[in-house]
Amino acid sequence: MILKFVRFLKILRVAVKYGLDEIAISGLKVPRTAKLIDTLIFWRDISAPRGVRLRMALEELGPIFVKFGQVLSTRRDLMPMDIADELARLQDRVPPFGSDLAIAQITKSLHAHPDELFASFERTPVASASIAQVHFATLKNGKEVAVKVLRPGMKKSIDEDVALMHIAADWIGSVWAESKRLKPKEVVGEFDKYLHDELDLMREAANASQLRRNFAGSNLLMVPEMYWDYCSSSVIVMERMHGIPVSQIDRLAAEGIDLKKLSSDGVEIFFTQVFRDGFFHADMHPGNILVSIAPETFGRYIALDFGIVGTLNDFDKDYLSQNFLAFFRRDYKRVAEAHIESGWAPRETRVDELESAVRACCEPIFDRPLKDISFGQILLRLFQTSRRFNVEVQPQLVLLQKTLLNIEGLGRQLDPDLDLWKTAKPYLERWMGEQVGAQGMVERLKAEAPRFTHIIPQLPRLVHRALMQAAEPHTANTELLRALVLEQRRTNRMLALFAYCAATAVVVVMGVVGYETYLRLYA
Ligand SMILES: Nc1ncnc2c1ncn2[C@@H]1O[C@H](COP(=O)(O)OP(=O)(O)OP(=O)(O)O)[C@@H](O)[C@H]1O
Repeated sequence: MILKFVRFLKILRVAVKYGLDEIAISGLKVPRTAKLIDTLIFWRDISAPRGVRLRMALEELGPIFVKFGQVLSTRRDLMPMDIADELARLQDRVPPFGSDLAIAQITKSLHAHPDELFASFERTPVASASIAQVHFATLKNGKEVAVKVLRPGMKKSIDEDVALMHIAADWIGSVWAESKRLKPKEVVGEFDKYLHDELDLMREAANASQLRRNFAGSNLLMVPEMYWDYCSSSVIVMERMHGIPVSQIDRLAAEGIDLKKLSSDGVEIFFTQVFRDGFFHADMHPGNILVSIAPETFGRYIALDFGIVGTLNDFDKDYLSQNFLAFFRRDYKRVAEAHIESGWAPRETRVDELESAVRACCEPIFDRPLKDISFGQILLRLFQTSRRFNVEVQPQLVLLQKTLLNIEGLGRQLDPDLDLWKTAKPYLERWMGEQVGAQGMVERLKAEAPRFTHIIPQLPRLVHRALMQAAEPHTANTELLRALVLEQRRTNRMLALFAYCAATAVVVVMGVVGYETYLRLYA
């Protein structure tokens, strides 16, 4: 309790030192004399821009707050640009934890000392971050592995710091007018979930395994294999990958990698993850991407660090493809309609008002060649505009927008002439084609077919039961009961009629599908 109080006082002291209270009232005009008095009382220099001060405060408060700032920097739909830019510069600068602690963590989690588990284990970590660090090792069968170990004691300190963040968010939410837009409570809630997800390395291993399965047989992307016998929630062991970090462009070029191809491959991988799988790696910073130069996998991407992934359902994919396609046709009316039809914007929203807001924010983007247009920027502008119309932007789409910006940045670094639209358009059009029209219907019927095999045999029994219920005599004593019985019979008749029609429709549709499949196979 006392420790918590001391921690709270430290947070308060740092907040005052960097003038975070002044950031909170930055919308208001504060007289110069008040500023002078403020400086005299608190004896602080708050002349640096607000973003810089916030960044320095978070750095002083330690790794969990640094992580919080990094997460906040990706919420450009909520944060003012100057603050988001500054927070994006936050870096984990934590010293590695001692190898004795790493060994103790491995021994506790995997019930054996690293010297028993591995043929060799490198005591010095290859990388260290706030949540975990990585050591290289070799399995007894000779396979080279990377061992990711959770920083000991993380859960306790995260729980304590996040509890204080919740208190602060509640307080800010009640005193700060801006908080209605910035939603501090929701932001801290999301961060809490994100950190606790990161604390479970099994989740990361499962994400890696899913991504590896999705790209099995691909000659574009490699994902390390997880060695499940050596995985727990605080230690994971995976295949060690060899490659050059994608940020070392000169080295890649010197090795003879085709940078143009690498650039468009990156975009292709991303759109495949989004539109084919609905499952994407959402932590695509250059430190997590290598490029293989081994002869048999030359030029392939290697993905690492699967702590953050995004998932998209068909609804999200529809939203993205409809909006992007309408955008590139500059059909802002369609963008507005799509938002209202899908229920994203409230029903009562006026199409023309939303249309003109979207036009105002997006038209300037098109004042440049198509190849220079940023998909990430378009989405960001769209989210910012939508917010004004009470559209709740879904976290998975914010994650996607952030990843898109990373992919675009990376792609353009590799190839300044990268035409993102040209690479992405076929994916969007294919998705739309699969959703609408005859092919879409056949695909969906095929997906539903296994369920029909259960439902169809039950139909006669269900129909019979419905009819029997309709025909059963009822002894109703009161008027009310009689009325209820009549109503029930009417419903039963409707149900029976509906069941007959549905059964007929299903049989007809199955016939058509069967006939079409027959034609495809044998015609
Ligand atoms: N399978 C692997 N093969 C080779 N090197 C690896 C592997 N996994 C991790 N590494 C090395 O360890 C570094 C950190 O790994 P990872 O990004 O997974 O850890 P992290 O704690 O999440 O770090 P950060 O938060 O900085 O992204 C990578 O940049 C890479 O150099």
